Amino acid sequence: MLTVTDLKKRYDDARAVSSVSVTLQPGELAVLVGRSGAGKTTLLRCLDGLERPDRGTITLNERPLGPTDVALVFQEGALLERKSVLENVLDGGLGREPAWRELVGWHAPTAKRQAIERLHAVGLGGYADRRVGDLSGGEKQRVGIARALQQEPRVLLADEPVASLDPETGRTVLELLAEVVREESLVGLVSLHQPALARAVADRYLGLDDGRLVLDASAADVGQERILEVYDGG
Ligand SMILES: Nc1ncnc2c1ncn2[C@@H]1O[C@H](COP(=O)(O)OP(=O)(O)OP(=O)(O)O)[C@@H](O)[C@H]1O
Repeated sequence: MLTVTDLKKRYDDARAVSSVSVTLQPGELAVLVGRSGAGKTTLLRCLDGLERPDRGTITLNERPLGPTDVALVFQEGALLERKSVLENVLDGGLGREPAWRELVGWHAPTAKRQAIERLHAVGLGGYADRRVGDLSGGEKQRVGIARALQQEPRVLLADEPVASLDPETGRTVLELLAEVVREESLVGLVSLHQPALARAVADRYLGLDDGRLVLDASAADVGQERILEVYDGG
């Protein structure tokens, strides 16, 4: 269980996240909604440790959330285009391997086996040796997901992971994210701009407006109108 208590983050004179408290359960995909500037990215960055909150605590099963607990899937995958699919996935696990391995580019055989299994799990079996730069947007995002899973996180975050994809490809990628969250019992939190896609995969909705949490409800209990209201700011 991920527990955020009274989280606050300001940038100079801008209030980005204001007194957010929320509990997220493993095996559930929560979708973060809110208009542009509502604080979604800032909340995700605080959870990933990329930003230091001004106030508040973040715990996983009652212990402070650590950097190795969390993996973040970036909008464009943040992959190295010239490297192979397998190398990109293996890079996801580097945080858990000794630094010299990174320097000489040597990965443990077990890490390679796991990376190949993960590629199969995201529907990219047989893609290991392909150059990432030659893949489609949807395939790159699948590599991004496999790379995040290689970190063996307990918490999987994604900031607008399908923004650059067409709706159908975006939906397939999101369904994959939801599936890994459920199957691996991860805490999943994804920010999305498209209400229709959000509806297709959300177990739960969190809504931000001007940094405040204005919606926290199970997807079954919240109607489309309320979600559209939060997207519009409110
Ligand atoms: N590095 C920064 N320096 C100063 N202000 C920032 C910084 N990052 C975000 N902000 C401000 O904090 C507020 C929240 O921004 P944030 O990016 O978290 O919103 P968002 O909901 O993710 O928006 P979008 O949907 O457009 O990505 C905004 O007012 C933004 O201008």
